[in-house]
Amino acid sequence: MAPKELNFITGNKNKLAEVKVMLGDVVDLRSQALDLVEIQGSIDEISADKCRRAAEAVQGPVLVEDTCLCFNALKELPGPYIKWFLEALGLEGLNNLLAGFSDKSAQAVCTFAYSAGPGHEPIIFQGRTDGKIVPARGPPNFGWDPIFEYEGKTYAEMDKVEKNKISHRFIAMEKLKTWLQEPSS
Ligand SMILES: O=c1nc[nH]c2c1ncn2[C@H]1C[C@H](O)[C@@H](COP(=O)(O)OP(=O)(O)OP(=O)(O)O)O1
Ligand SMILES: [Mg+2]
Repeated sequence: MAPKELNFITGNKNKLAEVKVMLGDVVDLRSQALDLVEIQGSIDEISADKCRRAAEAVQGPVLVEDTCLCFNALKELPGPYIKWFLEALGLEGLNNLLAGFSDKSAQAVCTFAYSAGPGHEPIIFQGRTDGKIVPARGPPNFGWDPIFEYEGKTYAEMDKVEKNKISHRFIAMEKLKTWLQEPSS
């Protein structure tokens, strides 16, 4: 059954801010900042494992989110490892990874995972936005926003309202909200 309250476990303030706005008053949102261990594997495996670890850590129900940036020319890498690639290479370095390819297309993927608590299998909600990787444009406020272009504008060039209408996180959030609002049986 869908919960009335969510405890969103994330170490990322920008994610938390976007999720707060998108959820509105659908449920009460609490949050704890924990830096969870993230395994290697498929996107769904990583998100489910992160969710189980979060539920163990807080001994209760949890929501987690994992974001991937998948370059099509690189067979979807860096994907779930984008955080470490961004930290090591920066925005310019991420562009340079695609220097030898004419295909600059990429997908931003957001995966929410909810668990009712330790021992409860996580439920997954995923959203994808197609875009392309471009030299940085717009304020560098949030991760790789300046290099991900969607229909002529980078995420960083959009205001929050605009980004939140088309983003990978918005699409995943619509699925999560539908589930949260299903009448309980
Ligand atoms: O909409 C976004 N626009 C631009 N950049 C973004 C976005 N969403 C996540 N990001 C960055 C943050 C991190 O460098 C990587 C995802 O890694 P990811 O493990 O999901 O995030 P995180 O470690 O910062 O927070 P958490 O504690 O929830 O795992 O992409
Ligand atoms: Mg993380």
